[in-house]
Amino acid sequence: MLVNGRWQAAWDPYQKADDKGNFTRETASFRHWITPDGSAGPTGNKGFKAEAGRYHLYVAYICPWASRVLALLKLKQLEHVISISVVEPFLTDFGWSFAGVESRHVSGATEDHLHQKPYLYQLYLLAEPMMTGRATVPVLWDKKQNTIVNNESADILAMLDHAFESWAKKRTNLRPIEQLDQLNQLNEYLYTKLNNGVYRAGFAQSQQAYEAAVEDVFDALEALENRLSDGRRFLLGLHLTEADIRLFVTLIRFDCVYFDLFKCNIKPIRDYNWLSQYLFRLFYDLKLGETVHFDHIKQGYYSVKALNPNGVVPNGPNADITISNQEKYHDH
Ligand SMILES: N[C@@H](CCC(=O)N[C@@H](CS)C(=O)NCC(=O)O)C(=O)O
Repeated sequence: MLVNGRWQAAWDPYQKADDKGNFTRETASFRHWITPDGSAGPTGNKGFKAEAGRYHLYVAYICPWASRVLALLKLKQLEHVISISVVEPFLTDFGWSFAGVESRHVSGATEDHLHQKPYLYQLYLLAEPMMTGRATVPVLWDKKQNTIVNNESADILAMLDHAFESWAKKRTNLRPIEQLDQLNQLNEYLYTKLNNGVYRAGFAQSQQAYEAAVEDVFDALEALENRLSDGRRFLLGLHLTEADIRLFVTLIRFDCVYFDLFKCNIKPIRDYNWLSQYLFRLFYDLKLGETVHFDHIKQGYYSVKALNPNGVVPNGPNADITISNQEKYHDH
């Protein structure tokens, strides 16, 4: 991580733990908003007007938080408006790196298209030379002011749902006003129990912390399976909302990494009937599968030394698990 503008070599790739061994995620540091007219959003400064071609997104395909932003761009068909650079899936001694810097390369990772920097943290320093904090993905970059707009995916999801409406080739309303309270509650629940729950299980530093986390994860999966068992297409009913994107990025990583590596091994998603159907619906019908790169996901997670010191990546389960199961999928 960065401390007063300097990269610390001895940094902890699994963020922090509290005194009971619970994994704790750090908060993001850039919180400006892109708005249709450039006025200020709920946090940060004004001056970030929605314009085609002005903004750039730095992502990692391994990362669920960055992937939810990619999912949103896909759903709204906004890929022609915001350009993208993709880091390699491995965290190096200098954090995230771009293609061509380290000896390992996974197809799909790119160079830094804007500044040709080798490491992501160097972009943070361009934006804030004395920065203290973690150099995380996603990063939403403004080419005009040459700075970071925002590095919190929850903010980026909310702002991109509305700011670029005139360019979106597909209209979606992922945060419907009439369901906003319900949606915010569900988002919070998904984050605590599942999106971050799997990380709390995987990076727990005590048996007690692990058991509490894994119980949360499987309570949530059972509750969601139950919710979907009335035949609804999406979590809040007939229409897709932001909550579906948030659930998707965790479900799609579950059987291929969280089950084994994060020790969330009570039951795989493929054994949940309704959740599997739901996952296929998002993966195929809504084409979110086009944002999923199993090779980045597997190679990236299994390269985390704290969890897998020798770096061996298991062959199974099939990376194309969703594809090989497609014949089971009948949408009603
Ligand atoms: N609050 C952030 C969290 C992002 C995050 O934790 N990203 C991870 C990758 S999945 C990261 O970049 N970790 C590097 C680090 O913590 O140094 C968001 O949701 O945007």
